Amino acid sequence: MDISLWRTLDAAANRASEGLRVIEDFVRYGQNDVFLTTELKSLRHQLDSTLQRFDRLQAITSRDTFGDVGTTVQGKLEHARSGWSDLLTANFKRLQQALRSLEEHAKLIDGEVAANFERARYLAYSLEKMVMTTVAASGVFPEVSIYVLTDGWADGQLFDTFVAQLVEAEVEVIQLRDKNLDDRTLLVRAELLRKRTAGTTTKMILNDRADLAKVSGADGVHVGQEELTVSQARSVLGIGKLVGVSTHSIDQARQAVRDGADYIGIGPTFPSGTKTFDAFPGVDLLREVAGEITLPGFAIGGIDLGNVAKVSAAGIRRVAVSGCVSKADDPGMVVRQLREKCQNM
Ligand SMILES: Cc1ncc(COP(=O)(O)OP(=O)(O)O)c(N)n1
Ligand SMILES: Cc1ncsc1CCOP(=O)(O)O
Ligand SMILES: [Mg+2]
Repeated sequence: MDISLWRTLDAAANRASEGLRVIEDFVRYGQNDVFLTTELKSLRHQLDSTLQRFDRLQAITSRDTFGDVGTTVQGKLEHARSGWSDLLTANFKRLQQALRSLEEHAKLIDGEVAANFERARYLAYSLEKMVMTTVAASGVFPEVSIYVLTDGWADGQLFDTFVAQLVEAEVEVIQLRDKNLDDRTLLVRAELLRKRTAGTTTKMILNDRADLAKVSGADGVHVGQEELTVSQARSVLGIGKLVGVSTHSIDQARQAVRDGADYIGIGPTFPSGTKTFDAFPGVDLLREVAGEITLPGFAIGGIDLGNVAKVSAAGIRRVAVSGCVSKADDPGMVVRQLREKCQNM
């Protein structure tokens, strides 16, 4: 084989491994994300085993760092990164470009190896989506966040009064979840909610209905395991909107990260007065998710002031509640007390 081909493969292999390491270090030490670290590690191992099909010694022998014209040709911004997003993007690009170079050059030697590099490149694209979404979403939902689900109440006035109290208490998220109202009435409630939350820090989410979320200008939609997928919901809503998904097992939580969800609901945690369930993954699931996933996760199901300490003790300090707030004489006070209890863990 031509020495220049060895030299190219050696340089591209180093570039791919280095880019991958930078990203892995970021999610491992910067984010403490076990799941993303594991996914990146598995790409690294896949890459290593493909590279082993080449004779490493031949590649290293062909190396000529001082004779590399590229070492003196540097982009203006090579030594500057404006933030984590820039840093990650630059290294994902480095990784993907190096994989493409490996793939194209490997075609001259071994089609099977070239196909392996192609698979690695596709994996790198989906890892980019997972890492970027997870890190961005962590900035959208504060580490302690209270998320309230509400139905449309008996009339618009009652609904508006309730929502106004939550916004006043600076609740992080309000989800409109009403399975009984007709679409037009639901949309009128959604518009009331939009008016109350516009220009505040409270995000507005619609349950199930990506179409109504779009029409009402909501910040996002929440979907369940049997409803629209994350990518279908996103294609209805458009970019820049939030898509949350319910998870009832660690595998579903991992899949939500792979799908690029902005947050997950985790539960049901305790028996709920709002919805009935046959099974409860409970605090064990919360602990499991908290141990490996940093995509924002909201514990849900039967949470109130009396048991929220068990949720925070499991490592989850974002909670989604309905009954304990909607039945309270002072909903805003309950929101503040829930927040305080999560903060004090
Ligand atoms: C934040 C949050 N988590 C979970 C759910 C439940 O969604 P789903 O499983 O689709 O059930 P329904 O709410 O549609 O009955 C949720 N709504 N919000
Ligand atoms: C919609 C939903 N999904 C899981 S639990 C739940 C209801 C949460 O309400 P509550 O806090 O009253 O149990
Ligand atoms: Mg649903």
